Amino acid sequence: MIKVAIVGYGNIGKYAVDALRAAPDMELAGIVRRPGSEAVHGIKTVSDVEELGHVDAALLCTPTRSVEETALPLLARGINTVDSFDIHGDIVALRRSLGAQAIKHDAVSIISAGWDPGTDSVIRTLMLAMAPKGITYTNFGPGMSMGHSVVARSKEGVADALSLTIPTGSGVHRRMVYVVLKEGAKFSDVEFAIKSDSYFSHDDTRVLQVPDIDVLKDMGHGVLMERKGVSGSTQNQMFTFEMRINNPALTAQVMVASARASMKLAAGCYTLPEIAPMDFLPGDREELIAQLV
Ligand SMILES: NC(=O)C1=CN([C@@H]2O[C@H](COP(=O)(O)OP(=O)(O)OC[C@H]3O[C@@H](n4cnc5c(N)ncnc54)[C@H](OP(=O)(O)O)[C@@H]3O)[C@@H](O)[C@H]2O)C=CC1
Ligand SMILES: N[C@@H](CCCC(=O)C(=O)O)C(=O)O
Repeated sequence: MIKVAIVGYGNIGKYAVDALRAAPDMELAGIVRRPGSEAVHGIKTVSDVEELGHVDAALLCTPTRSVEETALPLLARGINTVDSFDIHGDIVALRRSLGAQAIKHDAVSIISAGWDPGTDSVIRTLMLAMAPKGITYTNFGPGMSMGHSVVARSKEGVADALSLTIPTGSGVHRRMVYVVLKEGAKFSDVEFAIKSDSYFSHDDTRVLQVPDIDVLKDMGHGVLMERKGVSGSTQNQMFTFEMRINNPALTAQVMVASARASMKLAAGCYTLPEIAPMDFLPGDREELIAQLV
């Protein structure tokens, strides 16, 4: 059995427990939480992964901006790491950093193992192979972006936040950010902090103050990817991929599958398009080929 630790018991972390329990070849070693966080009922809860004994892989269900600092010490212990880092422009740099550490300590790091970046990245890669010339539009939502909501929540003066992604067509999005303010916080300061953050600054972002987030929260999301292009000299090849999902549940499932894949890879750092799809699956390779190919 593959022994897996969950680091961070937030939205993704909670769904990761569910996905791990459903995996036939994995065992939840425990949950690593920040000091001062309460124990999770029925699951070994620690503040340092060392307290869990042997761990093969750790799912980093932490904020994207804390992934690198969280992954480096785990890789130094020879523990494989899986994260859902989603700052697209920084993925190459993260891959270099965690790749050097993984190789140094004979470990594997799989980064950006969510759905976007993640499984959508695999599909975009295949669409490009199928029609090398052309344009792909990735249209998210409407739905809750966990990453954008995490960033909005992190701003000073914000008690809670929800960021909805609204597709406006051809890969362009509007961000609708709902915030509950802490006592004494100034809305204009919060609005400026959110709109100037690089998660939001490139999009049409609207910030609205509300009394309560829970009454608005629906962690559903989705994507519509469309490519129109050319195979060889044949024009007008059109591909569509669409899904409507529970965002954290799918992210957690992809991370669990990636932990499985990490046990089959040579030391280093990988994004999902670099990994053989069958590495994500349990079971005998030839049986999978007979079933899927
Ligand atoms: N690639 C993709 O497709 C996707 C990527 N994501 C990424 O997943 C990340 C996590 O999302 P989500 O689970 O909703 O986030 P949450 O805020 O719900 O959970 C994050 C957890 O990490 C722990 N943590 C560690 N350090 C910090 C810190 N500095 N500040 C706050 N929490 C910290 C906390 O757990 P504890 O209290 O137990 O320590 C916290 O509950 C997002 O940043 C997002 O970018 C999400 C969805 C899809
Ligand atoms: N990384 C996203 C998942 C993809 C959707 C997205 O990027 C968006 O809604 O902006 C998230 O954190 O929820």
